[in-house]
Amino acid sequence: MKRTISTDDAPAAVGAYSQATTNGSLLFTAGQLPLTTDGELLDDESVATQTEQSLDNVMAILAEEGADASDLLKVTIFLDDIEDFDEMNETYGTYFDAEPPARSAVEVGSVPKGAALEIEAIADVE
Ligand SMILES: C=C(N)C(=O)O
Repeated sequence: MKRTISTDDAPAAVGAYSQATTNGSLLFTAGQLPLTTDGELLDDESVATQTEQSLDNVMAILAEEGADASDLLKVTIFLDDIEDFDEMNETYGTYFDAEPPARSAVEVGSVPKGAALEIEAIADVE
């Protein structure tokens, strides 16, 4: 049965969506913008900082279900500009040791609220 996940440790949704949903062992996060828990968008910060904030939001949602980075199955990164790939990739790599999740990283033209990127993930939380 579907359940929605909600935590104060990740930013509130900026639209009609849940921070995450789960059904059995699979958890699906919404795309995480580089928003702080106070709702501040870090769009003027570096791509590295925006990557950290979006990933920290993903991790906070996982933590709500007692999960962590090792439980991630797939991550999708939507970039405003593919030229930001290397900077994002370097920061992203610091979050994972061995056996990182599958990942796709694509340029999408633009990301909501003028952010440099948005990150969504699927995890096994059983
Ligand atoms: C930011 C989003 N995840 C959205 O608008 O769907």
